[in-house]
Amino acid sequence: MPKPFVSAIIVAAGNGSRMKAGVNKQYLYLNSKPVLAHTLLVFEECQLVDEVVLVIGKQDVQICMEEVIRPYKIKKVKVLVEGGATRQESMYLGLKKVNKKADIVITHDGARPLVHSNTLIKCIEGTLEHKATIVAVPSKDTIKIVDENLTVKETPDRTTLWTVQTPQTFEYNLLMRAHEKAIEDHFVGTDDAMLVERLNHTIKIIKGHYDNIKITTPEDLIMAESIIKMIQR
Ligand SMILES: Nc1ccn([C@@H]2O[C@H](COP(=O)(O)OP(=O)(O)OP(=O)(O)O)[C@@H](O)[C@H]2O)c(=O)n1
Ligand SMILES: C[C@](O)(CO)[C@H](O)COP(=O)(O)O
Repeated sequence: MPKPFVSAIIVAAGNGSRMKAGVNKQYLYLNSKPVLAHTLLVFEECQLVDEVVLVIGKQDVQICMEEVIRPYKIKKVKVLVEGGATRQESMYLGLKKVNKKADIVITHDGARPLVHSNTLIKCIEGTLEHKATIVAVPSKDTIKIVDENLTVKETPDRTTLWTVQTPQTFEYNLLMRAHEKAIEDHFVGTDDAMLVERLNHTIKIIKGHYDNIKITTPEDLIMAESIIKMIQR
């Protein structure tokens, strides 16, 4: 079988409102390198990824070019796309711009800079077999379902609960269909898999790593710095 053409879509067009940094969190420095540079370098170095479609805020084109793409000699970013109002919309705008040859798309948050390169490989290989794979880790915490008054309603069996991350990897046609159906139904989800689930398609979990954290609030940057130090030791 010929090698599939793999397009990565990295979304980095959010407001980072929970970070309260005054600058998009993807351009904050983590171990002397912008968060987004860490993320892009993992994809740059993965031989199975053919191109990266990078979705960014309109106001961030200059900072992205000057602080990330040029200094870190990122070559795989073939298209820069202006993001939308939600993560889902940003992803769809990116999806529309992937290379026509794309067989598989691998979606990722720009704000997850510590993704492991072996995770990308496992996702891509898993998608050849299952058409849809997502990275997740077993929940370490007991999770409660609560009502609007913060009264506990139910405690689901923890062995069935997994915390979902990115990357998430799909056959191109499947993900495109899932996004189009979500638009048609005015459905907005918090990850791509939710849209594919609505097509009743099976999604296979790839067990990931707890340290693939999303930089969301200020303490995440401190945690990420510590994780990098631990890895380098
Ligand atoms: N309209 C949006 C919203 C989010 N994202 C991206 O989706 C990823 C996950 O989103 P999240 O961490 O929630 O980022 P923000 O939306 O920026 O954060 P917040 O909710 O705190 O504003 C991030 O890499 C973010 O840049 C995007 O490209 N476009
Ligand atoms: C897709 C995601 O990374 C899964 O954990 C996450 O849902 C995106 O972040 P958001 O904070 O919900 O936008």
